[in-house]
Amino acid sequence: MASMMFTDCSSSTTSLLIHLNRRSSTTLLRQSVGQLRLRTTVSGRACSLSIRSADAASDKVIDGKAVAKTIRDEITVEVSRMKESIGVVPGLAVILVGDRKDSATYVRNKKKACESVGIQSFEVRLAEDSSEEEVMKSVSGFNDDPSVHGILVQLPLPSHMDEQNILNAVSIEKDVDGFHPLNIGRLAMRGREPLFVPCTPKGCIELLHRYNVDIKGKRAVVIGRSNIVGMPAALLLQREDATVTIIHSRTKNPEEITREADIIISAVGQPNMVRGSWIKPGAVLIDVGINPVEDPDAPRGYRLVGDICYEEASKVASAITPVPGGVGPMTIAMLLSNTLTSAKRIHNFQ
Ligand SMILES: NC(=O)C1=CN([C@@H]2O[C@H](COP(=O)(O)OP(=O)(O)OC[C@H]3O[C@@H](n4cnc5c(N)ncnc54)[C@H](OP(=O)(O)O)[C@@H]3O)[C@@H](O)[C@H]2O)C=CC1
Ligand SMILES: Nc1nc(=O)c2c([nH]1)NC[C@@H]1CN(c3ccc(C(=O)N[C@@H](CCC(=O)O)C(=O)O)cc3)C=[N+]21
Repeated sequence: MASMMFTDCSSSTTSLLIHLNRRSSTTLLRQSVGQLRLRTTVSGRACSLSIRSADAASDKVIDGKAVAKTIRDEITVEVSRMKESIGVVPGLAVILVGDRKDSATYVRNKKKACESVGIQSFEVRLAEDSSEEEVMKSVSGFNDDPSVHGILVQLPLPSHMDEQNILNAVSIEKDVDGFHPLNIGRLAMRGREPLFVPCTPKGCIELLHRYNVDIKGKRAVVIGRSNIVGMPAALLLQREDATVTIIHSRTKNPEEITREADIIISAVGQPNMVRGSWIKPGAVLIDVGINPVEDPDAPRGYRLVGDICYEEASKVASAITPVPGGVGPMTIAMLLSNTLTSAKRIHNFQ
């Protein structure tokens, strides 16, 4: 885990907040109300239970986990149709360098997801102190391997490696992450089509589509401008005819800009940065942020929160993705989808 933060978006909420001794009263409350949200404080000693009617809260949730499952089911059907028709099984290769725990978890989840839809997975693990040449060798091995249709180099790479060099080496036909500069360049140009669109931004737009959110002519704000999320998310929204503004770390008064937005995609990496007061009533919120915050009561000792203060924002927005269970599962579903698309293209299978 890169960093662990203590944070909380202190609530100026209209929902009923009850401060209580956690273990004694949770069960009782769970029995008496439809839906609870449990929020631990920084100290970990007390907690707040925010109680509201199940309908008001759940109506707004953009359920990425459920949509991802639907997409995986669609992919499963296509993978077996392809196997039966032409005897080809799509293959995804992942290269993991170093021993970051979060990266290892993502890679494990990707492998499980591949298995669940019938995609063959390949994996190379290299030590933190490996050389760039060793990574390059793995990349070119997979470039030449006909049973591999997608290659993913897990980021971040160790700092002694040149990320650009390595990403450039991935064959553009197998660039299922969509990080090759030629793919990004095509995404940015009118009238051009990339072979692959980066998975996380693609997953965000897919959620908007599947929840029938109008994008054309709307004001969209993307917070963050990274190569892997913010920048391609802004390009995609623009391709969908939104009017797009990008906020980054040097932007002054970001909250004034977000208050104008009909759609916000946040990819910052700052827990609970976007507060309820930043949001226009009725806006649609897509929270890409995955931030670990310490929680002694969680099984892993931490829990994940987004960039958006869910407690506050869900009261103002018309729809919002949760963390976890929002964009994360969609990223993996889009990776599987890109791998299937790649195998179909390589084998000219419709
Ligand atoms: N759900 C998913 O599938 C995925 C989730 N993530 C998560 O998304 C988040 C962002 O990831 P990533 O794009 O890789 O991160 P980066 O660190 O590469 O980029 C963060 C961006 O946020 C901007 N930023 C940082 N602080 C502020 C601030 N206070 N106000 C406004 N902008 C700010 C930075 O601005 P500047 O450019 O000026 O430095 C930068 O553009 C992380 O939490 C990550 O874990 C990432 C990938 C997939
Ligand atoms: N080459 C490359 N491609 C990536 O797409 C890529 C990467 N490198 N490096 C790291 C980021 C991060 N990322 C996530 C994927 C899934 C979840 C995910 O499934 N999250 C679950 C929670 C998982 C948990 O509980 O730990 C959720 O949000 O519900 C999160 C984050 C892909 N990334």
